Amino acid sequence: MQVTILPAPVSGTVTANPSKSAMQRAVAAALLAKGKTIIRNPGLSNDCLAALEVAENLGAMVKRVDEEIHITSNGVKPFYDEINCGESGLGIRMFTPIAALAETPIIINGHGSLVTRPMHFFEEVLPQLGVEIKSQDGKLPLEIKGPLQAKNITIDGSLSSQFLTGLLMAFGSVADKAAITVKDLKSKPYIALTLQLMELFGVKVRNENFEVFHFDAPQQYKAVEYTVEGDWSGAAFLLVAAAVAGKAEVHHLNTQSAQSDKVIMEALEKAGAEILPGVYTIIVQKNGLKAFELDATDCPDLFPPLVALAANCGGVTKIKGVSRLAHKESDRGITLQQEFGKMGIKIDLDGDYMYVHGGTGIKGATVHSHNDHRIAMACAVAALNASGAVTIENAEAINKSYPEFYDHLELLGVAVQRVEQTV
Ligand SMILES: O=C(O)C1=C[C@@H](OP(=O)(O)O)[C@@H](O)[C@H](O)C1
Ligand SMILES: C=C(OP(=O)(O)O)C(=O)O
Repeated sequence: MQVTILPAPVSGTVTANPSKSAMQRAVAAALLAKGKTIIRNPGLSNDCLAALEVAENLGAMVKRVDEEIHITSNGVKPFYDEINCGESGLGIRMFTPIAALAETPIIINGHGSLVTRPMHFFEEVLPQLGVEIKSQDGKLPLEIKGPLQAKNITIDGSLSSQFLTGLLMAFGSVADKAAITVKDLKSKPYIALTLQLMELFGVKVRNENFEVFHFDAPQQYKAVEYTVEGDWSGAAFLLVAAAVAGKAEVHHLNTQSAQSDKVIMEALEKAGAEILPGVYTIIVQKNGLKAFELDATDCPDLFPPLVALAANCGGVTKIKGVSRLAHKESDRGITLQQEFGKMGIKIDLDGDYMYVHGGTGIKGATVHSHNDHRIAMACAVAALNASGAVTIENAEAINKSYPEFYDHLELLGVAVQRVEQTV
């Protein structure tokens, strides 16, 4: 699909989409629990749908009942010998150790951007836990054969926190007494979210400074009723849209959430946007914006909305953590540089830093998402202040995390023209 956004002021009220990070974790915990879990405000993005299908194939019964998802499970008991995690990095890295709890051999696959993302971590770690594993040179598909045994283990957390999320969730089911020691953990708040979710489902982990995670006694996941919180990662685009082009009120955002991407508030404040935070509602209004500095190492998904913000800020914005972007849905440092370059915004990449030269004027252009949802959304937000229309190719990439995104822009008064393309 091609989407064209016409420059426009924004104004209105939107309810944040459900967090895919929270939803996917809840689906995994529901699979590991015995009984019926009820998920309210469920996410239905492609990553969430993939998680639901994986849970089904690993033995859970998944039903959509009105606005809820009901997951009935008796633990991991695979129906099939293959699961497909779609394009979800979290999905594959979380469900692989969980699938390895079964004794039967399982093939783990995905598609699109996921087939090029690194999985060599599993080959280093899973054999130490009694799991046989084969990959294609550190990439998909993975062939595994458990059962995984929870043992004391030391892992490297520098590439992604998602592998640790998977190990923590799986250990929660089978650990008697064991500890996971992590070196150089990145994206720490995502682990806080994992631990929070596990505790809600009845499994406690003793966290020693995000360096050692202790399981002190056997525990069992319990089926619960759970409401998915609003997504700071998706809402960041709406809040930036308001800061650069008008005013918006976004509901269902918890400022006390464990989600890393609530750091967008700090960036907006530094840039000079007018902010009225409530407990579950954020109002942001346009103001004179200036360049800012931010360390986004632990909230890597914020780079795209931060760049859309920085493009509108007078001066050079400096953002740390760009080396964390190489293995996302696209190599995001480079794709942001290329696509914002087409709109006349210069971005320099230097080691772990990104420099965005803002306030120089955004030009109308045709850009490409690189099949990366956050690149499509960042370009759409940049379009609001462009000198002419911005056309986004492969704009349907947003479905990975935020299928409601263009509808939400329309709710804020933006004209969005959609053209379906046949290939
Ligand atoms: O656990 C999660 O829900 C996620 C963790 C982050 O990945 P890394 O840990 O690889 O930074 C983030 O980029 C991803 O979109 C979602
Ligand atoms: C990187 C992302 O997700 P994942 O790693 O789960 O595919 C993202 O949502 O931006």
